[in-house]
Amino acid sequence: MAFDSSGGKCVIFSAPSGAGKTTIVQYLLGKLPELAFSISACSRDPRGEEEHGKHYYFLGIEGFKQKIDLGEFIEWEEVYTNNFYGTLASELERIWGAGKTVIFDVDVVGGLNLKKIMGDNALAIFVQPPSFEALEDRLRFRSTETEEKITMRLAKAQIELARAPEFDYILLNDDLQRACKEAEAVVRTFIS
Ligand SMILES: Nc1ncnc2c1ncn2[C@@H]1O[C@H](COP(=O)(O)OP(=O)(O)OP(=O)(O)O)[C@@H](O)[C@H]1O
Ligand SMILES: Nc1nc2c(ncn2[C@@H]2O[C@H](COP(=O)(O)O)[C@@H](O)[C@H]2O)c(=O)[nH]1
Repeated sequence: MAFDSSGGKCVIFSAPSGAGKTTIVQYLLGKLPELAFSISACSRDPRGEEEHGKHYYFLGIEGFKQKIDLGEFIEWEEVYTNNFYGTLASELERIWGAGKTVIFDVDVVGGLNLKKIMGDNALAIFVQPPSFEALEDRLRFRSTETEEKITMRLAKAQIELARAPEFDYILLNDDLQRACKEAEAVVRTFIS
């Protein structure tokens, strides 16, 4: 059965890995109590301080595939080889049920899929790094990925950057403070 997208609004943040979408989403969650974060499910293990049910639902590969078979995802992607991520229908029911607007932090293909599913109830924002070099520097500076994973994420970024025009809004993340303020203004207008 197709997902009923009429239950509320949503704001989608997508970008290549390292562009800064998580940083901006966290800023907005601190500023706008009308928003609630869609906690994705994923198949990878937690990193560092990450907690199950806060940053992700860490299901492992088998648990994730079980939920695919049960039809519990609105969208899911094998974002990186053997690394699955997806949006559970139950998350939207939880957030819309509480009268809030959903905010997503998803990859570019997932963001465009959600935009299609949600129609006019969605604002899809692409976070644009100032340059490819800046993206690479940010990924390295974050120090969360191995060299192999950085290479993989940068290769994917080349393809993702070309899809920016398909989004409703392109947010340049050059100076972080400026970008956060711009994001706040755009989201405030959409949810008001
Ligand atoms: N405008 C900016 N200038 C400099 N550094 C930034 C800026 N925005 C974010 N960063 C830093 O860049 C790194 C990547 O940011 P972030 O983790 O938010 O990216 P992301 O797009 O969510 O990546 P992923 O998809 O891998 O989760 C972080 O260390 C963050 O602090
Ligand atoms: N299509 C989806 N992509 C998602 C979802 N949740 C997160 N993501 C994206 O995966 C990558 C990797 O994240 P990391 O935490 O391992 O660095 C990143 O681009 C996320 O935005 C989702 O539900 N669907």
